[in-house]
Amino acid sequence: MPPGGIGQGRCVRCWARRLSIVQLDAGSPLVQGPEFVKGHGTENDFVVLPDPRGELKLTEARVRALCDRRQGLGADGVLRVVRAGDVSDAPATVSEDIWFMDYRNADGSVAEMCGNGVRVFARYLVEAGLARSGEFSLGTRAGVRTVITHADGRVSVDMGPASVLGESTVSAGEHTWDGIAVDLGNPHLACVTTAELGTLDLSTAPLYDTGFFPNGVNVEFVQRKSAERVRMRVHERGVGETRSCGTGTVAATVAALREDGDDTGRRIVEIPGGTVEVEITEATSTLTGPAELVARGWLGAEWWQHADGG
Ligand SMILES: N[C@@H](CCC[C@H](N)C(=O)O)C(=O)O
Repeated sequence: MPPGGIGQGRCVRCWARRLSIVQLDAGSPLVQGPEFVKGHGTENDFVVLPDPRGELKLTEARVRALCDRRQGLGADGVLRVVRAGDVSDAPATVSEDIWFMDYRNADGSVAEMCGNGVRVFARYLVEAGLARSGEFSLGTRAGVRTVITHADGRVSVDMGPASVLGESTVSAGEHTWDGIAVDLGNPHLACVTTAELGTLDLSTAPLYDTGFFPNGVNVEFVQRKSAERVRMRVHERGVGETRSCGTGTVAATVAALREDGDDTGRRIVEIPGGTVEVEITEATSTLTGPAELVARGWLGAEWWQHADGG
């Protein structure tokens, strides 16, 4: 409210105009720090951090602070947009000048791949003018991924071969499920079940075989809905239950196809956050689904500094 109050001789529009030229003190929370974009793919949500010169110090503490849904922006993960040459653990197969998705889980851990993240990342590259819509490639820790952006906002990702590593089990509460271990750059255990998915308690991580999955695992629970459709819920490594997991939907499709006696085919996968399409061929797997950018802004410079414990 302007001094004197509305309707007491002050013009509200003049006051608003004055606000926009306010000089900010150095310690003000509104002093601009790094730019961010917020986006999601089937409600698996991400903070996108553009870092074209490879200057951002993205520590575990900063990732956790950004993803905090009460004190930060809130997200399942962070996607730093950086040239592969500026990422010390980028695979040698990714050329240095390519845009690289530096993905981090909400708990600050690094993961090799994120299927929903790649779609959001691709959409960001196009909207920011860093890539032309249509087909292009980008880098991930699982290697180069080719994407196609569609006019309706969906993005298709060539996810590479979905490699079946064997079988394992997982348990939650009294129940134990058999599952198929699938590698999509990151590890998955996809368990087909007839149990009503809504009754599963995924508030804590299911117990898995740490000998089989020494680096942790993403666990999918998959229910056949029809010949073409499955439902899935997921507990993600480094995050908890999420509304969707792109790599998880590919693993779920592999498991569902096997249940029907097939190694290849297509499935529509319904997750709590929406619907995606997955195709498995002998050579590769393809994930198609929506990617939305919802906001752009700047982190407070001081908040960013404190988020690193500074
Ligand atoms: N939500 C992602 C997977 C993100 C990484 C995963 N939590 C892991 O640690 O492997 C997806 O859409 O694939």
